[in-house]
Amino acid sequence: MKRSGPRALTRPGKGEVRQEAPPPEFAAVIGEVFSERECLALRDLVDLGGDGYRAGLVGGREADGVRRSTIAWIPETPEWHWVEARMARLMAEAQRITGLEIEALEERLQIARYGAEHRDGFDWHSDRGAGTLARRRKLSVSVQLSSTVEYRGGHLEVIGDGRTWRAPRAMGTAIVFASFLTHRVTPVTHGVRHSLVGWAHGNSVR
Ligand SMILES: O=C(O)CCC(=O)C(=O)O
Ligand SMILES: [Fe+2]
Repeated sequence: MKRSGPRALTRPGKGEVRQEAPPPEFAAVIGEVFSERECLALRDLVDLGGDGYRAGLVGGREADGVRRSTIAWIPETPEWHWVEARMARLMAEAQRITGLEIEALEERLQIARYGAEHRDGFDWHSDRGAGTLARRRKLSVSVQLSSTVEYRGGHLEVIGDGRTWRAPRAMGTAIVFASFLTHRVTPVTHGVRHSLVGWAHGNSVR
């Protein structure tokens, strides 16, 4: 895992080189968490996954307008334990960076697929909610599972420090942020974006 410097150079396309803005307080970028091969294997779960991975959703899609994506759950079988182990390590690092105390990962991990065919995305929201688990969410993580050339739109944006921060897109990069921060995924306009999403939990605010 590589923690990227605050002013890493990226090439967003069309020959333009842009200085990436540093993440706001309570957010961090951790690079190279998953290899390309691992990202592709995770993507297959939602691309090839049967209805068994689509519990609770109508046709694999959520009905409300806030979230438009197809999701799959990481199976809780031994062959997928490496994903949870990697995410636990990542969350431990995120805890050190953000100073937010976490106790455990209490929810299953998800793979999300955002396709241009429905302009999939996820409007502004916070991951903390009133539910038993949702109110214990402390850290949210999104791992970019698609390469930058595979889609347009689909930007993960987080509001913090009084500004809107746009997350880096390199495949295998993790973006970690406090679950109370408002964030969104802008509509995908071309191609498909995949992400691995998870949460770490702990005592309310401490
Ligand atoms: O797909 C992402 O990068 C983030 C999704 C998200 O915000 C969520 O599932 O709560
Ligand atoms: Fe979210």
